[in-house]
Amino acid sequence: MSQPTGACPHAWRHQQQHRGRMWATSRAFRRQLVLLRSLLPSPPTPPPYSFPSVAGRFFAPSCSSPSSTPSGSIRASHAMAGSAVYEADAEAVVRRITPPLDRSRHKGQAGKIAVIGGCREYTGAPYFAAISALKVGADLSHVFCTKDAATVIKSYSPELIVHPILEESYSVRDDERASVSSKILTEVAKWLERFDCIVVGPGLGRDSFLLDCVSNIMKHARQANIPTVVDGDGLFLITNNLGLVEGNPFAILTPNVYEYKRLVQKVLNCDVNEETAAEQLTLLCQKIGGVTIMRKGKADVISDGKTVTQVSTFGSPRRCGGQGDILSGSVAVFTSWARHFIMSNEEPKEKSFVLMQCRVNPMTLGCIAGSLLLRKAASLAFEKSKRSTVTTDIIEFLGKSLEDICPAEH
Ligand SMILES: NC(=O)C1=CN([C@@H]2O[C@H](COP(=O)(O)OP(=O)(O)OC[C@H]3O[C@@H](n4cnc5c(N)ncnc54)[C@H](O)[C@@H]3O)[C@@H](O)[C@H]2O)[C@@H](O)CC1
Ligand SMILES: Nc1ncnc2c1ncn2[C@@H]1O[C@H](COP(=O)(O)OP(=O)(O)OP(=O)(O)O)[C@@H](O)[C@H]1O
Ligand SMILES: [Mg+2]
Repeated sequence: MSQPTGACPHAWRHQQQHRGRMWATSRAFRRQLVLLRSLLPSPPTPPPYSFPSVAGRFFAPSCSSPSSTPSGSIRASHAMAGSAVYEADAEAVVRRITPPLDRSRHKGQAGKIAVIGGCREYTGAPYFAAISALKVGADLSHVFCTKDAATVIKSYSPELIVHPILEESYSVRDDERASVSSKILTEVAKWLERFDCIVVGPGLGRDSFLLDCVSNIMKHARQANIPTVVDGDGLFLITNNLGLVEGNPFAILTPNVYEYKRLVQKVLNCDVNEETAAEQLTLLCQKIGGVTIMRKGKADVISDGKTVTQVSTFGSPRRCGGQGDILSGSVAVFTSWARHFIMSNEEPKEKSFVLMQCRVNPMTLGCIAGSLLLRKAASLAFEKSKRSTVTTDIIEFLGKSLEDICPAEH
């Protein structure tokens, strides 16, 4: 195609890319995509993912359907801003990784999640994340928060196990800090290795002493290879201390628009560039050292530094606070399910290879599934409550959304 004359070549390219993005997100494009999918025998580009064969006891795909073939889970949809972005077949991912409700299973096997967050200011965020984990299907959901927040969070729900063990500066004398800090770590460490995934940050606050204690908890979780979703104030913490997640393949960062901007500025030393969005996200993951990042927004765009996938199913036009918290709790559950799914289907000697070399890692699968479920629940909640839709309404629809995709059946 020839280039128009008289204009700056870059301006022309940007205009084309802008049009491309508008087109890629339009209804007409999606309709054509569905049509193309039904016509094409296989995706135009081989999907960068393959599931291992199913031999797992607890994580066999009870809910698989014809559309959930291993190779059909992620498909090239369009090129965004110069780098290939794959639109995830998120429903197929959810079906594949959601464990069956097997009668022989015991408490804990569907997931034990912990949220580290909750302080004087914020009690809603850790509650939203932790209760969402339960509503998606985890068996146990813990919250580690400050003493002030604990009673409040307990009063929201008797389902949550709440540990009032974090401290803020105002409640600790200077000469007590070292001993209090080590007591907190000892207390959390007793529990940590039981968890399949932890979420650090919803409603954590930004108190320096508290953040120091949480840094120690993160280091401990990392040594134990526990997948860690970093959200909210957890992102504030790691943006100022990248060493906490650098080189950790089990770290999942879920920044919103502002958190992403701060991360890009800190790590790449530049501003967010929408023209090269996918490349920038990939580079960001690589610079931090192989973490998985889900950039939240109109589409949730996910990268592990190798592939870029997105979920753009429409959710709701309401942007009430707390939806990111639902997402972090959901991602934690799906990540632990994806990890078990992959691990239970391989020979023990190959487990680490499969986990680390799988071209779309379990963390990415967890992000894809969590994003879809939140969006579906938000859509159903909005249908019912319209402008008055709040986060609690969305949480109430998590169960139905999962049921619609993956029925519990028996
Ligand atoms: N009910 C609750 O308890 C809730 C607590 N939350 C917690 O609140 C804490 C703070 O999270 P926030 O997402 O509010 O984070 P920030 O404190 O970074 O942002 C606060 C708000 O300021 C604005 N802002 C921030 N940076 C900006 C910029 N560069 N340009 C323009 N506007 C900007 C945005 O509107 C943003 O939502 C986190 O711990 C989070 O988990 C939220 O999850 C919402 C719900
Ligand atoms: N412009 C948008 N259009 C459609 N969906 C969006 C848009 N922005 C965000 N979302 C959806 O809302 C979810 C939460 O994203 P959001 O940016 O609100 O997170 P957050 O600011 O961290 O939320 P929280 O208030 O819980 O901290 C995302 O997963 C995304 O699916
Ligand atoms: Mg948030």
